[in-house]
Amino acid sequence: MEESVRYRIGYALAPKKKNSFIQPSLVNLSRDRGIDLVQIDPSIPLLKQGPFDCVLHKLYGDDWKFQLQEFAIKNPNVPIIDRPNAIERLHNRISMLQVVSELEIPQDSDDTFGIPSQVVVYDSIALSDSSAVDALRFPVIAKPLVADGSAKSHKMSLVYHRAGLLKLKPPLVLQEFVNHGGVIFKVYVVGDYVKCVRRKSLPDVSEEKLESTEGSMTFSQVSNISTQDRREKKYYEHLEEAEMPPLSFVTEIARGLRRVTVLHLFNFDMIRDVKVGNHYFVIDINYFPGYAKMPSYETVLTDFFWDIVRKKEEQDRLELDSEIDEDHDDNEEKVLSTNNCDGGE
Ligand SMILES: O=P(O)(O)O[C@@H]1[C@@H](OP(=O)(O)O)[C@H](OP(=O)(O)O)[C@H](O)[C@H](OP(=O)(O)O)[C@H]1OP(=O)(O)O
Ligand SMILES: Nc1ncnc2c1ncn2[C@@H]1O[C@H](COP(=O)(O)OP(=O)(O)O)[C@@H](O)[C@H]1O
Ligand SMILES: [Mg+2]
Ligand SMILES: [Mg+2]
Repeated sequence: MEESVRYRIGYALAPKKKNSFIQPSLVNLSRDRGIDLVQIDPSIPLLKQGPFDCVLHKLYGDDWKFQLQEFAIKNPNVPIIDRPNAIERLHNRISMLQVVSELEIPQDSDDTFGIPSQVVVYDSIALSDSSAVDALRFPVIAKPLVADGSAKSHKMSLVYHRAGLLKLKPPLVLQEFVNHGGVIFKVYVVGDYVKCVRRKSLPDVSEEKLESTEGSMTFSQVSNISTQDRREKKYYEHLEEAEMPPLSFVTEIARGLRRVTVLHLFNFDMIRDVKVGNHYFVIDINYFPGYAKMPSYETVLTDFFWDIVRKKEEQDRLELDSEIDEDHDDNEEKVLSTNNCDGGE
């Protein structure tokens, strides 16, 4: 009996990411579809591992980047999900949100989007310099400029007044806090697939609260609350009351971001301005987020893997066909030139 074709997807992930993403349910479903998920050891040259039909990764550093480059030169048809240069654009909170302004989406529907007003601050002198900060309305969120996945890069402060800025450590981005009803929309993108979910966020800041509060409040990864908290009835009620943004609107932004970033795997955080009601702000874009928290992640990811490996197979076949055609043309040319010689005077 003929053996069915099997595909190999190599993955290079940090231990925490491997534990959350490479669940038996995903491995088994992919295996049933003919796709084997194979762990890559980053301490061994990538070229010595494989063969792979695709390389999936969320690792950083020059050594890893170099390994990917070498691999890509030798295996130009093997998709690398995703290209390090494309991912790096998300590692700086300014270049990350610049992609939103590069979107060419006509804003003529009922719902509109943009990014909050923000300024980048590189040193402590600029923090006390009024001109840099004057353009902003308080409260503001101070976010580390670098968004490289470290715990430090998620540590933020909600700053109520100018005085609260003085103890901050640049480089950072000061971004206007937008009241959004305490609900954030996380939009997961997996190739062409788009899924929007609601998550808990920071509560609104009233005028009274702003007037009566001094200094700042630090926080980290508010939307990543524990399962225990999720079971709390109050939390669910609050979340489920929030109206979802229209799927067509969210999908259009997702497709646009995919085109501009050239990324396949990311999510973005969106909040809705409570004052306006139909204006949204994109506040964060994350590479290869926690997909295991997305409903039916196994099916979505397996379908994505399948599309990738089948596209590669198609590409390999086209190249083989054109090589055969070229050989055929070469042979015909040789026959012709031999005939010409034979037919010479
Ligand atoms: O760990 P998880 O599953 O909560 O996923 C994190 C994401 O949570 P989310 O899926 O958006 O709820 C998380 O998203 P947020 O920063 O919470 O918006 C990041 O994508 C995080 O990656 P990194 O630390 O920025 O490199 C993600 O962390 P890693 O899993 O990549 O370490
Ligand atoms: N401009 C903003 N207005 C209101 N809330 C915000 C704003 N920016 C961030 N937040 C809140 O802070 C959280 C963390 O900010 P985010 O930029 O998403 O950083 P991270 O990369 O750590 O997820 C968001 O999930 C949201 O709850
Ligand atoms: Mg976020
Ligand atoms: Mg983030």
